[in-house]
This record gives sequence, structure tokens and C-alpha cells, in this order.
Amino acid sequence: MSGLADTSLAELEAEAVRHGPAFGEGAHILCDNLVRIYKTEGVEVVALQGLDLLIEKGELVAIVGASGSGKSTLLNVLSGLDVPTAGVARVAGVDLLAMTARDRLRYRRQVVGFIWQQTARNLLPYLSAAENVELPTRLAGRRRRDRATELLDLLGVGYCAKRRPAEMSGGEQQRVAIAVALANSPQVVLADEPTGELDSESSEAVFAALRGANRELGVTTVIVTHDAMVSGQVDRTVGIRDGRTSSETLRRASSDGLVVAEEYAVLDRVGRLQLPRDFTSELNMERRVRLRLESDHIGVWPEEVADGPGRKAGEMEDEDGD
Ligand SMILES: Nc1ncnc2c1ncn2[C@@H]1O[C@H](COP(=O)(O)OP(=O)(O)OP(=O)(O)O)[C@@H](O)[C@H]1O
Repeated sequence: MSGLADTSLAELEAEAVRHGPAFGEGAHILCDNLVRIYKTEGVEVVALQGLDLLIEKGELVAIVGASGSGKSTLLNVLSGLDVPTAGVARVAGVDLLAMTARDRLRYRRQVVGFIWQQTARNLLPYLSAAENVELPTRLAGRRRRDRATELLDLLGVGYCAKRRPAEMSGGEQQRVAIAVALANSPQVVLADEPTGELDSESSEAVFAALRGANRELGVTTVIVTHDAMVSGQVDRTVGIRDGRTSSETLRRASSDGLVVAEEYAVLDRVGRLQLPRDFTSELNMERRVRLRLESDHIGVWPEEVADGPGRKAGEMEDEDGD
């Protein structure tokens, strides 16, 4: 009996080694096949349709996508405000689907910091900037006045310490909001359209503050944005379409100091790929396409090209053994 159990265990171990490390092992933010379905008045809206996303510790990533593509839903899940319907969501080792109410409160106070688009939603109007930054540390039972001063200085708004929100510009309020988000030394900062209500000069100052905090403190930062200035300056931009990650743009400095951006389509774990809509409509690709494996790429052709570079239907059938 014990021999059988040992064999089974050995088999399982061998199987685990064959499959290699689990998806996203070691990632700071992991979404695996994430689904969020909203039900309102009997109608279901699938806001996230099996979204996969991996973000490493210390990365600064922008999330972009058309209105309604699921960006805010994703951020609400990652911030612990919303619970996904299915899939895996893990941030800094915390499983977001298996938290108790108490864990969730602790997670939202100490593991993540959040910045909203609406400046008024980030700060309490009757407190000064410094008091706003101290508040989260007081709620966590470790009030630190020096931390507030340090953070406001780091974000270039030390001169606003004694001002209330109404006495600051929108850009200054957002930089104070970043200080509030960082007050409890979170591992991850999430920002939903942080520059959405600002003019371009203030937007640049707010983005520079977020990037500075990311570099200085090493905090993993995710920014949902429609702002091309923001998405054009991060190392990685993730595109979301119809509730799934569809593309990634990676930027790196070339040897002559210029920034080179390369766009990639995202291949999910089961090999699914979203072809860009402008490519498919240009070639009238609809339900089916032809594929051919070449030595260094895969060719994709519209269905009706029967004897073009793709294979003929008969050849496909032969391979199926018919
Ligand atoms: N609480 C809700 N109840 C019902 N449907 C919702 C709810 N929140 C979002 N949705 C729907 O889910 C989909 C994704 O919405 P989401 O707000 O995540 O998109 P978004 O990409 O952030 O859009 P935008 O750029 O306009 O903010 C949309 O179809 C939206 O109508």
C-alpha cells in the first residue's frame, strides 16, 4: 500500500518538474484567467474575460484601452475594492480571492496605495496636506509626522504641507495624493487616470512624481491612463481589449540614446492571440484564418485565399487523417 503511495508521489513530482514553474511564479502582480461578471437587472456584463497579466516587483506599467475595455475593473480588483468572479489574482503574495474582510482591510491599508482620477476623492478637504498624509499612518497605529514631511518633499510639494486641498492646484493635490498612497510604505501603487483632470504641465509634474517614487522607493506602480504622455514614457504599456490583455509595448533606450518602442501581440497561456482589429478588417479576416508554420514565423491569411500562401482545405484534411 505504502509502495503504491510512494510511486504516486514520485509520479506527481516528476509531473510537476515536467510542467516547470507555475504560471507567474515570482511575479509581484499575477492575474491568471481573471473573470469579472457584473449582473444588473438580470443582464450580465463580462467586464474581464480571462485576463492574464504579470508584473514584476518594482516595475512601472501603464494600462491602456478603449472606454469599457475593463481597465478600472482590473484596478478595482487589484486594489481589493472588488472581488473577481473567477480566476487567480495575487498581489505581493496575497490571494485576492481568498481574503477575509479583516485581511481585505489590512491589504487595502498596508499592501496597496491608490490614487483616483478625481482630485477631490483622494484628500479630505478639512485636513492640511501633511495631516492627509499622516492619516493612513495613524489608522495603521503608527503615526509618523516625519514620514509626511519626507514624502511631501520627495514629491516636490513640501511647500504645501500646511495647505488644505482648496488652497492647492489640481496637480499639487494629486502629488499630495501620491504621498497619501505611499504613507504606509505599500508594496504596490495603483493609479486610475491620475492625470485625467489636469492640464499638460500639471500632468507632467504628477507623472514625474509617480515615476520618481517608483525609482526612489522601488514600489511597483500600475497606472491606468488615456494620457499619451504617460503611456509613451513608461518601459511597458499593456493594452486591454474586451476584458483581455491584447498587446504590449516595450520601450528601451538604444545605443544612440533614443527610446525605441516595439509593440507585441500577447499570446495567452493556451496560445490564444488577439489580432489587431485594424489588421483583420484591412484583410477582411472574420471567423477563420489560414495559418502556416514557417521556420521563423507563423503566416496568417484570410480564409478565401484558397491557393495563396496558406494551405488548401484538402491538405488540412489529409493531416487530420481523413
Ligand atoms: N458596477 C458595474 N455594474 C455593471 N457593469 C459594470 C460595472 N462596472 C463596470 N461595468 C461594465 O464593465 C465593462 C468594463 O468597465 P470598466 O469601467 O472597467 O472599463 P474602462 O476600460 O475602465 O472604461 P473607461 O476608460 O471608460 O473608464 C463596461 O462594459 C462597463 O459598462
